[in-house]
Amino acid sequence: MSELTNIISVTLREKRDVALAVTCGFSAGLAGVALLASSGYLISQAALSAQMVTLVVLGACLKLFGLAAAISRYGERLFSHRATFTMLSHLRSSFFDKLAPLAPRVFQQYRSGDLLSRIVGDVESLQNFLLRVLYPPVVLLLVFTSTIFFTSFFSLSIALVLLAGMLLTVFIIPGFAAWRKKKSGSAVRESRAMLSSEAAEFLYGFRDLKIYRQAEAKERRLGRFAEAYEEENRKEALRNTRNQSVNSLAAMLTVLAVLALGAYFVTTGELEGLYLAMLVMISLALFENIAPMAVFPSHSEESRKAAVRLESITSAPVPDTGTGTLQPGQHELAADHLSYTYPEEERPALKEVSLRIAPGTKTAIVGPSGSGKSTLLYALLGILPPDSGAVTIDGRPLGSIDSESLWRRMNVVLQDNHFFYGTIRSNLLIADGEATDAELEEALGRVRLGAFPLSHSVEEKGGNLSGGEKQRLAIARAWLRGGSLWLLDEPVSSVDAATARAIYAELFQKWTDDTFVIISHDLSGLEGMDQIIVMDGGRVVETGSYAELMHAKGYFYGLKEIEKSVFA
Ligand SMILES: Nc1ncnc2c1ncn2[C@@H]1O[C@H](COP(=O)(O)OP(=O)(O)OP(=O)(O)O)[C@@H](O)[C@H]1O
Repeated sequence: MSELTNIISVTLREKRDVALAVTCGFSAGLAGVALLASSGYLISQAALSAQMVTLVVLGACLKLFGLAAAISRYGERLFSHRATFTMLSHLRSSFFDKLAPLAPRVFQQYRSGDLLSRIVGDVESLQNFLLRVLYPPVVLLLVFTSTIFFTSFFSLSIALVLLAGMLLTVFIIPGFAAWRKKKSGSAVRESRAMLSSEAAEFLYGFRDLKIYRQAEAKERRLGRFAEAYEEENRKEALRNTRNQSVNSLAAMLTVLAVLALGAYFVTTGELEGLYLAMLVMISLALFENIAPMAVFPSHSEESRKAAVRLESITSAPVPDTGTGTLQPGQHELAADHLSYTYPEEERPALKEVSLRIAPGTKTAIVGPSGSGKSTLLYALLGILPPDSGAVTIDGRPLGSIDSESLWRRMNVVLQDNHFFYGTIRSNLLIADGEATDAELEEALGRVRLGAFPLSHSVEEKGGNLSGGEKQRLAIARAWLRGGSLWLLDEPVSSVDAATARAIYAELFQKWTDDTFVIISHDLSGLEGMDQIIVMDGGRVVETGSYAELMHAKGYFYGLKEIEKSVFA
């Protein structure tokens, strides 16, 4: 139950609706019992005494109870569903609040389909928590105890039979079924997550699967996951039906026991015959209410699992986020003995990296593929908290600054930029929602994308743009951002050399005072950089200006020589 503590506290935030739902559920259950009780009594009265006044009063009671039952049931549905939907919206927002500081690390730990299945499916399945787990036993307990109390005035033995029936159908049978379900470990959620992960991979990788002729095999695999999911659902439905049958059987046996015992007491004179039909009708009406308990075991276990799966994502320690702000202007960025190893990896991606990027300078970070350049950039951005060492900005630890404030000063282009389904305009406006069309067009022109109208449609992930166009659109987005610290990871690697040079020229001419950190494979055109940091195997192996590095004839010089011989 401890896994559900958070869900219970979120649910109980809607105290008023939950209390109203329970009250209405209670009065609907009671009115239903009273309706059948008075009809049973009416039948007996009609058969045994047939006094006109009594019959008229009972007839009126029937109408009254019928109306009360219908209104209360409506109120119960209204308030319980309203509480559920509000609870779901609280749950989603509190989940996203917890998830946001964990990104992007969380994306490395979970497959996207699995994450989606948790965010959508597990949150969605918790809608049953209030409706089918928390609230039915409470309402049933209230209806049963009140009715048993009423029955005890006519026959204590019959009241005890009803009590035994209640214990059996509300607690013992559903509790046992829930315990068995927990032990057997049904896997509906897990199989849904697997199916979702496989489907996401199939869709994302469809083109490559086709090229490598693996689409059919992957499709068959997807089919197997779909079948497994279906099978789990089928088993679940079977279990629910079985629970329902066992519970209904116990209820019917209780009603029969009430009838038999009542009839016996009538013969012994312990019970007036006038009340027999009423007591039987009461027990029938009472046990009609237990239907929701058939699905209690599956929903209680599924809610518990959903809560555990959600909790497993958000229980990771949240990196400290500072509250400090960063004022506009130029900033000095520095790293001091940074080391970082990706989760589940043995080899460190960064080893004791130290560097200093002076305000208003241009720095290039170069090195062979896999040498740790992008990882260093993530650390400088504060996305990856280093295992040891520190990143500082103007001498202040990055962690002490509010990330929103930090990123407002940064214009970032990563290797893998996301483009949203929409238009060029909507994709540019995420950088500056206030920008006018003229400003957007200017940014497009600077990155040599002037031929694209702002209304040009952009498919999901920029599917209808070339690699170079996507990179240029990302630079245009950074252009509009208005920060003074540019962090660019291979921003023009897919752009032809002439256009790439023209874009760099635009950037350096327009933003002369800004600080640039550019990761590049391309060793040409670095003469104008103030500093070149050379990385290899996660370490900084050389630092200096172009002239200094060429003069030192070290690692960088070696790379230039290789480049020369390759293109010679
Ligand atoms: N998400 C990740 N999980 C585990 N290991 C990773 C992850 N991302 C990168 N690595 C590893 O960390 C090392 C450094 O990677 P990084 O992307 O920083 O190199 P890079 O110099 O930017 O490479 P490239 O020039 O090819 O982009 C590599 O060995 C890589 O395999």
